[in-house]
Formats: sequence, structure tokens, C-alpha cells
Amino acid sequence: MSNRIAFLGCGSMNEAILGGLLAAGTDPSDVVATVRRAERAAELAERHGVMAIAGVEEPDNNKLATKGASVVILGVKPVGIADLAREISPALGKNTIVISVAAAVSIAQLEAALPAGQPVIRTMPNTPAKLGRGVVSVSPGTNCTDAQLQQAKDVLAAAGTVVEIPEEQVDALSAISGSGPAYAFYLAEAMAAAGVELGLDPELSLKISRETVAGAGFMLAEPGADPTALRIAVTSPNGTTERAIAAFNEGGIPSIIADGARAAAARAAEITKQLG
Ligand SMILES: NC(=O)C1=CN([C@@H]2O[C@H](COP(=O)(O)OP(=O)(O)OC[C@H]3O[C@@H](n4cnc5c(N)ncnc54)[C@H](O)[C@@H]3O)[C@@H](O)[C@H]2O)C=CC1
Ligand SMILES: O=C(O)[C@@H]1CCC=N1
Repeated sequence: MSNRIAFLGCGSMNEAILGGLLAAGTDPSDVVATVRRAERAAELAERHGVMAIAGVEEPDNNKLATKGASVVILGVKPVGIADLAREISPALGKNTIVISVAAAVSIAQLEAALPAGQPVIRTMPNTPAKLGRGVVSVSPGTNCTDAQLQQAKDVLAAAGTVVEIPEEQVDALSAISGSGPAYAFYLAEAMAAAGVELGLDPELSLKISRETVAGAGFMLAEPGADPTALRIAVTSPNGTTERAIAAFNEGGIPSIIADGARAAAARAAEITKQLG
């Protein structure tokens, strides 16, 4: 079996994982990506130096990429996962590990669309994988050996922190780390808008908001960092930050965030049901 990793459906998420792997030293010649459009394939090939095959030019692109791969990573939208799994089934080796990054697609749904006995791993990554700073959960399917799970973890470690969780927890994790980068970007957007309201030039406000959220992220990334301690260190008694945090608490921000996470997890469960 080769070392080839096939990214089947290479949009935002799979490209982020691909970027993390290449940055960590994976040889681009061991990577192949598939997409629909020729322009997107050209973009991926130019940006990353990998082979990228567009479906409009080569309708067998997913099968060709799968043949001989040791790992395939399914990165299409949830509604397309089962069809893609069925499409590549004839090209899979019996030890090829099939990884899905899709929200809401269960291991049972994946296994039902693949040859009997195929090793499957359901994951939930996030886009900071691009910088090797992602969070990736792994939940092994019923036919995945410990060695295959370890192989997948070793591949995904290049994308960031790998955590193994029971499948029942994926929707909850997705609501925190899967969607979470969007929450942090949303905070930066809201801060930028608030700065403008206070009279700052929009460009300046965006720049300082972006740098502030990024800088805080770097501090959180230090070993042992505690968000509460870091927040308290900024919050002088009876100072300015204290007023801001009090206004956030009065506005119910912590419970609004919990509501949002609950809504994300509920939506995942809803999609799983819709996919049958
Ligand atoms: N975007 C994110 O932050 C995260 C996304 N995910 C999951 O990742 C998956 C993909 O999401 P995104 O990357 O955001 O979507 P996207 O739309 O950016 O990427 C999907 C890609 O798949 C391609 N594609 C569709 N059908 C194809 C086919 N049959 N063969 C080859 N290529 C095909 C599309 O052309 C596109 O490039 C979803 O299942 C989502 O739940 C999981 C965690 C985070
Ligand atoms: O929004 C979504 O459905 C995907 C899953 C987690 C992040 N993005």
C-alpha cells in the first residue's frame, strides 16, 4: 500500500487539512485532491503543488484518486457523502482507511454506503487545521483496527490537536470546535463594528480587532493557558474592562453562546435524521 492520501472533495475544510499536512512535511506527490470544477483544480495544484483532478474533465476522478490510496478523506457536503462513498467503493483497497470530515453523517450511514468490512473513521476537524492549529476529533467505525486508528491519528496530527471521542459526542464537539472558529471571527467582526460606532476609522477598527483576537488566540495557545486567568489579568478592579464584562454579563452573552452551541448541535442531529 502506498502512502497516498486522497482528498475527495477539496473545499474549505479538506484544503485546510491538506495545507496542514503539507506544512508538516507530507510530500505533495503523496497527495491527490478531487473537485468538481477545472478552475478549482488548477488553483489547488498551483497553490499546493499537488495533483488535483476535476470531475468536469475526468468523471472518474474520485475512483482514480482512490485507487492505491492508503487513506481517503471525504470532504464533500453531508448530503453528498453517501453517494461519494458508493462511487469510490469499487476502487477501495480492503485496508484503505475512509475518513469522513462531514458534520452529521453517522458511522452507520458511512458504513452502509461502503463495502462490508471497510475501515471507517468519523472525524470533526476545524479550519485552523490549515496552520496545524486545528482540533480534530476521531471516532472509529466498527471495522477499524487499533493500528488503523493510530495511522489516521498520525496523519491528522499534522492538522492539530487530535482527540478521540465516542460518536455520541460528535455533535456537541462540532458545536464548540467545529463551528468555533466562526464564533471567534464573529467576535472580531462585532468588535470592528463597535470600534466604528465609537468613531474609529473602519480600516483601523478592523485591523486592531483582527490583531487583538489573533493576539489573544496566541496567548491561549501557550501551554497551560487558562482563559479565566488571562481575562482577569486584563480586567483592572474598577477599571474599563470590568465595565465591559459587566455589560456583556447583563446582556446574557454566556447564555447566548450556550444557546448558539445548542442550536448548532441540534441542527447536526436534524441533518443526520434527514439523511436517514
Ligand atoms: N468548513 C468548515 O469549517 C467545516 C466543514 N466540515 C465538513 O466538511 C465538509 C465540506 O465542507 P466545506 O469544505 O465547508 O464545503 P465546500 O463546499 O467548501 O467544499 C466541498 C468541495 O467538494 C467538492 N465536491 C462536491 N461534490 C464533489 C464530488 N462528487 N467529487 C469531488 N468533489 C466534489 C466541491 O466542488 C467543493 O470544492 C462538510 O461535510 C462539512 O460538514 C467539518 C468541519 C468544519
Ligand atoms: O457549518 C457546518 O455545517 C460545518 C460543520 C462544522 C463547521 N462547519
